[in-house]
Amino acid sequence: MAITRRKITVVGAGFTGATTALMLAQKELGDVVLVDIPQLENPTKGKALDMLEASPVQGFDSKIIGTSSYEDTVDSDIVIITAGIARKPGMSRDDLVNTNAGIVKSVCENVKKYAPNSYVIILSNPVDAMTYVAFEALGFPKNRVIGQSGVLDTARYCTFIAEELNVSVEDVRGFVLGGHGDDMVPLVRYSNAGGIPIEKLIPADRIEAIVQRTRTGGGEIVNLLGNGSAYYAPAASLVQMTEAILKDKKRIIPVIALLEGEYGYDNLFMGVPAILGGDGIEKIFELELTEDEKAALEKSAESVRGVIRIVTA
Ligand SMILES: NC(=O)C1=CN([C@@H]2O[C@H](COP(=O)(O)OP(=O)(O)OC[C@H]3O[C@@H](n4cnc5c(N)ncnc54)[C@H](O)[C@@H]3O)[C@@H](O)[C@H]2O)C=CC1
Ligand SMILES: O=C([O-])CC(=O)C(=O)O
Repeated sequence: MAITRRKITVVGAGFTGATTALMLAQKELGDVVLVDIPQLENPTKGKALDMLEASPVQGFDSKIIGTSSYEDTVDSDIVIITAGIARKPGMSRDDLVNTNAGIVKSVCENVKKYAPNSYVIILSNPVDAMTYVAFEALGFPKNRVIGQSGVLDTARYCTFIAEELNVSVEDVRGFVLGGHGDDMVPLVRYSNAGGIPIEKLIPADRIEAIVQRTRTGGGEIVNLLGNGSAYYAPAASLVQMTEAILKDKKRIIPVIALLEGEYGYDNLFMGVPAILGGDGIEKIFELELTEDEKAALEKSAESVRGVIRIVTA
């Protein structure tokens, strides 16, 4: 049988969705179907056509179509959900919960119908709770329902560490644990530059400033943009996750996963380091935490629980 191209659906053709679609195509990870609501069908088609017309210049052969019909998404290998409203200055991600829960649920009903074997990556905020909503609506196994927060939060954290040390971002490693809110937990003890623990390279007060800036990194961009939230780094994060699955790369990256006992949490979606490969979330790593780290994680978990309580009320 002939080998066919992978099919990637991106739901929501706004800032994050459109940027993701272009980046996916530029990397030739598959053909891309960009979906938005019927009222925005023409602009969605227009964005997709504009991207496609960049392909001869940039030399990529992925197809990109825009649509409002889920029939076009049939049998997608990956579905990325960016549909929903974004926050503006003065709002928290949690303020989006009621509107976006309804949107994510309705999107997932279509995903379940048209792409029942897909791996689904959720971006819509508040993303830990939206991953829970998607999991409930899809009825897919837990390895196929994956939220994006940790790649982005870790990217911000590593950007700030590399800037502080004036070294290549390629040599900085670390990760962020917990929910995608202002009490997320950048794990300083597990962060290094060129293998050297950052605690040996950066004074404690500067590390604390980097941790705080990471926690409020989304808000920093929201305040600068004035009318929406970040999209370049979020799109890059979604592309890394998609690539890890489609190429079975077995990357170790933080993802929002259903916890069933890990870190002492049950029935909770939250960011944890995991292997992301051809079968989605293939393994969650459970690390030893200090009492302080445990307390910080519990604070973050309690925030996520609070938002999940709203969607389950
Ligand atoms: N988890 C994360 O790390 C991040 C999450 N986000 C979240 O991603 C979401 C999207 O952000 P942006 O793209 O900047 O917003 P945006 O407003 O530019 O785009 C959202 C798009 O979703 C569409 N949409 C709404 N309802 C829909 C439905 N039922 N079906 C299909 N499309 C629908 C809208 O028409 C719009 O085009 C927001 O909730 C934002 O908070 C954004 C960045 C990072
Ligand atoms: O801050 C927001 O609202 C969007 C987001 O999740 C991020 O950029 O981290």
